[in-house]
Amino acid sequence: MILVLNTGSSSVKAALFSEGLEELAEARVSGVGGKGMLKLMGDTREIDTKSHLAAIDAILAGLRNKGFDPAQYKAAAHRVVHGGEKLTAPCRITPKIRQTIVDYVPLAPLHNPPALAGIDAISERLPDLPQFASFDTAFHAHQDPVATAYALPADIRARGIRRYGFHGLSYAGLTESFGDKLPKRLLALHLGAGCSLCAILDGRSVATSMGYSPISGPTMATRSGDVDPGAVLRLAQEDGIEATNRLLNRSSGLLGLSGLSGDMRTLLATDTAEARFAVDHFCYWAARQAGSLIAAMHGIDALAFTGGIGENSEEIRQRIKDHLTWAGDLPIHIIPAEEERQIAKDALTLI
Ligand SMILES: Nc1ncnc2c1ncn2[C@@H]1O[C@H](COP(=O)(O)OP(=O)(O)O)[C@@H](O)[C@H]1O
Ligand SMILES: CC(=O)OP(=O)(O)O
Ligand SMILES: [Mg+2]
Repeated sequence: MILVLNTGSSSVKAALFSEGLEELAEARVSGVGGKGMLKLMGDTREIDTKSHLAAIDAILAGLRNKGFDPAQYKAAAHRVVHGGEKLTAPCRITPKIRQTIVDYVPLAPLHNPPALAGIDAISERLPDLPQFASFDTAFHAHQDPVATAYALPADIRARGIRRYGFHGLSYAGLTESFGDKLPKRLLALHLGAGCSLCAILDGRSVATSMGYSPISGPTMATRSGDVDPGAVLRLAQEDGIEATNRLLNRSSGLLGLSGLSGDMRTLLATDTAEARFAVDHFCYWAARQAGSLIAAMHGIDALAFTGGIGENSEEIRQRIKDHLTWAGDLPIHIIPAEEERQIAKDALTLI
């Protein structure tokens, strides 16, 4: 069995896969840092989760109770959001690789530290278990430099200031799910809490809406998407870096626009002008970003939707498609985001 961990700032998602890639169990701890909730194969209970280590202890104990003994685990495999310029393929986590992930913390201050906490928790509790990492940036690592560079001087670019792109595990899984029926020019939209779009030409990412960080691109749940850097400079000057960081990551997007919620289902069920504006904004900007990515592929043959919104909301899919009628009558594919399965698959390939 492969234990997959997707460790976020306040949550840990875990899954167990057989070596035939059958999902055997699924667990999720939310509220890490305080009173948490453990959801494990249909059961939910409150737990104390002071740290990621405590959350992972609860998951390991819960899995053991369901008959999954850690002695049967062959490996632990982690989602690491940022692999920077060096980590562009899945790999075994050695002390050197762990250090490189540490070095990339400044690139992903919200995402890489929890992944490291997950890696360290497994080292602590199951020290003999080989550990592997899959990177959200890897699927985009072979884009043309003209697509990834910001128009900045060479010494600044040498510091790693460039577009990277994220949600690569989702896009890699989506691409593979087409098998030999993969459209030549595919525009994929990952619409969950974080939202991005990816231009997939002949199975390879050629452009994507997220850049240096997962803030850029279309309107998201609580992230702003693209904001002019001039406005960001003014906010940083007037309100400080920390407040601006919180604003752009946590209180913007659908939540900021509606003043109500970052949850699409809630907004679709709310009949106020603010909720309607937030949803209009979301659909309009997803489509505006789509136009840029369609240009990067010199056209489009099909759309693929994934993520909580992309998979479940016919209304949002239709409204985005309505903004794209100029691109012709496009086939739409709906594909479940299976990041955990992709991570397990990567680890099994390495084993
Ligand atoms: N039936 C639905 N209609 C509209 N939105 C939905 C539906 N089901 C889930 N969503 C939305 O999906 C989003 C969560 O996406 P998900 O991919 O699960 O998030 P995360 O990125 O945290 O994994 C929320 O905005 C939620 O409201
Ligand atoms: C990188 C990223 O945006 O991930 P998520 O959507 O899980 O926050
Ligand atoms: Mg997600």
